[in-house]
Amino acid sequence: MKYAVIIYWSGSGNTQQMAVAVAEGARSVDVGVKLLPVSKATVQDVLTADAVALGCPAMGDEALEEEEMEPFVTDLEKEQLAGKPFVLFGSYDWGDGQWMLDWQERMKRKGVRLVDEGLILQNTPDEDGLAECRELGVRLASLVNRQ
Ligand SMILES: Cc1cc2nc3c(=O)[nH]c(=O)nc-3n(C[C@H](O)[C@H](O)[C@H](O)COP(=O)(O)O)c2cc1C
Repeated sequence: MKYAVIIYWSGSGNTQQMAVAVAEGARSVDVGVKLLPVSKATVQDVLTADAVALGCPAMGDEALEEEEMEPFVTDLEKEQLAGKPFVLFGSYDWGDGQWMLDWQERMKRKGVRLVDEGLILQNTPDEDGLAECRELGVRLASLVNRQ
């Protein structure tokens, strides 16, 4: 079965809530869905997936979380990802979303197919935010079905 993988890091649970909602959306379409914290994910999970969602909040100074997500993304950058459908998402607080713009640039340089703009939500997602996450999951999973 074709499947989408959703891999996230979350310190205080906001990006995790987003990830769960992306997964809910993706499951509403008829594809397999794997939802994994980055600590349990491998590069292989990404390479074997038909579509990929990665979530990480703004950390450091507009950076990815440095212990787990940054090394994971660095490892991904060593792989052949051209054409693979991707979406990025994450929570932030006081910044202007620069971490997400930088992250998108990195992924674009690898030739991934960014299905949508990175979805950023301030702090804990509200109902509207969760609905946006579900919608993102639907769009990603719909693409898997059409491949
Ligand atoms: C160590 C640390 C660094 C952070 N750096 C930023 C930042 O550079 N820009 C920003 O907008 N928010 C920053 N934040 C706020 C987090 O992105 C925000 O609290 C987010 O909701 C956390 O998501 P999580 O619950 O998934 O961990 C930082 C938070 C922490 C704890």
